[in-house]
Amino acid sequence: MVQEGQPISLPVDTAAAATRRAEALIPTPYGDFRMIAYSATPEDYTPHLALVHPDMKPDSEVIVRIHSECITGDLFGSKRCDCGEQLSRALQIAAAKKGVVVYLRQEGRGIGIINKLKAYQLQDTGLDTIEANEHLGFEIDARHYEVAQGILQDLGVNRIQLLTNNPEKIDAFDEGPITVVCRLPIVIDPVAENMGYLRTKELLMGHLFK
Ligand SMILES: Nc1nc2c(ncn2[C@@H]2O[C@H](COP(=O)(O)OP(=O)(O)OP(=O)(O)O)[C@@H](O)[C@H]2O)c(=O)[nH]1
Ligand SMILES: [Zn+2]
Repeated sequence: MVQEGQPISLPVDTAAAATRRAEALIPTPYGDFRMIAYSATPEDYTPHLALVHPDMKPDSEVIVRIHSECITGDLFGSKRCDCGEQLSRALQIAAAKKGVVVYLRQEGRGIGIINKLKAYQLQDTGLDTIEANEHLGFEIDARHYEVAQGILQDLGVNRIQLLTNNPEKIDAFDEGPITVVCRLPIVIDPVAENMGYLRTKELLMGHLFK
């Protein structure tokens, strides 16, 4: 069991986590996608998800968004971050360009929703997003991307145009089987509530907002 303040670790067997379990066609406001669930075990309640355009061509350079779960932003539209709007934008682009959105269950940069809420509470006392993670005893960013590469391999995709502002996500592909041909920025207009968060990402975490 995870104790408060102790780093949690993501599933070690990333190859197993990229096992295809089920799929169905999902009509969204952006267009139709094939939703494919991947997990290490058949009964996993929080499998990783791939939303694949029905006419995606694996042999082409595929536009891919690797999106980290953010229940506050993605589902409830929280303005503390840019995730919700990035997800909508990514789905829009994937629908238009026959791309793929990989939805990784690494909430809170891998520390989970409970700890992310604790981090938010600390941020409300003046800490930034990095300091809050450290105060709780976590890495600044506990995410891994091997499973995303396994999912793309399962889809037969080898060359991608990656929708991200985070250079670390590109670096994560350096040693792997998938080639990132280029980065496509995914920049959302800031609002007052996420200005500080976005500034920290730009100045201290090296995110590229253009
Ligand atoms: N620990 C923590 N996680 C956060 C915070 N705000 C957002 N997140 C999580 O951060 C993840 C998104 O990471 P970001 O750093 O916003 O963006 P990114 O995915 O690295 O980069 P992009 O590809 O450009 O979106 C999601 O899992 C969110 O739940 C925060 O203040 N603390
Ligand atoms: Zn978010």
